[in-house]
Amino acid sequence: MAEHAARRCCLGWDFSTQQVKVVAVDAELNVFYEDSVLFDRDLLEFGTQGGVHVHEDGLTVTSPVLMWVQALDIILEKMKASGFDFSQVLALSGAGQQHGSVYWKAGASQVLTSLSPDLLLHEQLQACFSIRDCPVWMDSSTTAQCRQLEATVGGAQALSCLTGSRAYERFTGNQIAKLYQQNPEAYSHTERISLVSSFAASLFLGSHSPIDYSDGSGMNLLRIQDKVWSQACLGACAPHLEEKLGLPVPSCSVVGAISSYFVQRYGFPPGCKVVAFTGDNPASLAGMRLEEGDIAVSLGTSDTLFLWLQEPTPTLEGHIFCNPVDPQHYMGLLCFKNGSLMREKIRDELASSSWSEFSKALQSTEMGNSGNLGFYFDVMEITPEIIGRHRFSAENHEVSAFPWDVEIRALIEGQFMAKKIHAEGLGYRVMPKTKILATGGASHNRDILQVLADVFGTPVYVIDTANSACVGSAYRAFHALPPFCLVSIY
Ligand SMILES: Nc1ncnc2c1ncn2[C@@H]1O[C@H](COP(=O)(O)OP(=O)(O)O)[C@@H](O)[C@H]1O
Ligand SMILES: O=C(CO)[C@@H](O)[C@H](O)COP(=O)(O)O
Repeated sequence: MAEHAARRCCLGWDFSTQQVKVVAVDAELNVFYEDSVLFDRDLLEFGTQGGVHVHEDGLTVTSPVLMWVQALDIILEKMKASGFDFSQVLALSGAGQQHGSVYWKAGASQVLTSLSPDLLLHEQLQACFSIRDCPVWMDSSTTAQCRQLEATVGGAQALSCLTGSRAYERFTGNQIAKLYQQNPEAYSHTERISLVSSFAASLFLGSHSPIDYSDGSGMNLLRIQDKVWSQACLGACAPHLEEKLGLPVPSCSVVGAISSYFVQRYGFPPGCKVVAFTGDNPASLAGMRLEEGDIAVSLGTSDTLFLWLQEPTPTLEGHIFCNPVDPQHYMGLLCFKNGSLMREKIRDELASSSWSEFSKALQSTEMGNSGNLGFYFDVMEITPEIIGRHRFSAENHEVSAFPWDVEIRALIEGQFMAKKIHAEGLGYRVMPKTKILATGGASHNRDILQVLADVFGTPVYVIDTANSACVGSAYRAFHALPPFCLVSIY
C-alpha cells in the first residue's frame, strides 16, 4: 500500500447479501484498493448460508444485523493493517442489498454519537437493535400484508402508479407491517427504521442517516413522482411510521461528515464527507455509467435489466425507482428468474450439454426463426407470473415441439423479446444512441449476444461488473463533491 499512500480518493462500499466489499477510487477513477469480507467464510459464528438464514417456514429469510457491523470492523482493521492511508479519503458512499430493513432500539442514536475509538463497533452496538435478525430481500412471507396494502390504495396498479411497483413481499413497507403485526413490542421500542443502505451510512455518520430516494423506492412507501412518503401507505403498514423513517433525501446528498470515531481510530480527515448510501442496483447503474436510452442486461443465474428512464410508466410487472444519479429521472428494474438455468436445461436436453453445440443452432437458423416463437418458464417466473413451456408455429398454432435448432433459437429470441416488451411496458424506448451493456456468465457467448443485438436493434458491449455497486458508490461520492474539492486534488 505504501506506494499509494498519498493518493486522494473516495471509498465505495457494498453491503450485499453475501459480503461487505470496499473499493478505493482515485481522482482519475482508477480502482487502486479492493477488499471484502464474506459472511459465510469469515464470520462463521453467525452460521449463515449465502449470508442469510432461511427459517423453517421456507418463506422468512433474515440476516443478523451484528454480522454486518462486525464485517465492517474486520474490513477496516484489514485496511489499517495493510497501511491504507485513510487521511486521503475525501468522501465515501455505499450501497446495500435492496429492501432489507434494520430496527434501531430507543437510545441507539445516543450510543452512535458517543462511540469510543478504543473499541470495535460491534462491541459497542450490541444492545442497539430492537430486532437482531433483519428481514432481507429474499423474504417472501408477507403476502397478506401485500394484499392489505394494495386494497388500501385502490389496487395493485394504483399502488404501482404511486410507488413504482405493485406490492412485493420483499418490499420494506410490507416487512414493517408484518413486524408491527407480529411483534408490536419490538416495533414500539424502535426509534428508527433504516434500509441496509442507510443503516451502513449511519455507522459512518455516527447518527441516523436518511433513506435516499432511489433505495426508498423499493419500499412500496415512497411516492416516486413527488418523493415524499405516501401517507396512505404509511398508515396501511404501521402507526407512527413517518417519524421512525425520517425524511427521505436526494440520492446525491451529502448527509454529513464522518463521525469522530473513524477520525480517531482510523485517521480519516474530519472533513471526509458521507454521501447518502443507496441500493445495490441503483449503485450499479452509476457504476456501469449508464446514460439515458442505455440498457444494462445481466445474464447471470437470473436475468436482470436496468434502464435509465425519463418518463416512466409504472405497471404490474417490474419496478420503477427514482434515479440515483439524476433526481429528475428514473430507473427501471426487471428481474427474470428463468435465465441461465433455463438456457442450461435446453442446452442439456438438445445440445449435448455443450455451449458450442448450442451456438451452432443459433448460427444455422435465421433471425426471426421463420415465425416460430417459444416461451420457456420451467420455474414460476417473476415477470410475468407464469410457468410452463409454450410454442407457437408461424401459423400461430400452439405446437408441442420444435426441431432442436428451432427450439434453441425460439428460447433465446423469446427471452430477449420478453425483455424488450416488458422494458417498453415501463416506458423504455430504443433511441439512436442506445447501447446495451451485457454482463454475467452468458455474456461470454457471442451467439447469444448477437440475438440480443438483433432483437433490440442496437449494439451490445460486454462489461465486467463484478464490483459495479462498489465502484458506482465511489463514483457517486466523487459526484457529490463540490468542484473546488476536485480541483484541489491536482
Ligand atoms: N458460454 C456460455 N454461454 C451461455 N451461458 C453461459 C456460458 N458460460 C456461463 N454461462 C452461464 O452463466 C451462468 C452463471 O452466471 P454468473 O454471472 O456467473 O452467475 P451469478 O448470478 O452467480 O453471478 C451459468 O448458470 C451458465 O449457464
Ligand atoms: O431484490 C433485489 C432487487 O429488487 C436484489 O437485486 C437485491 O438488491 C440483491 O442484492 P445482492 O444479491 O446483489 O446483494
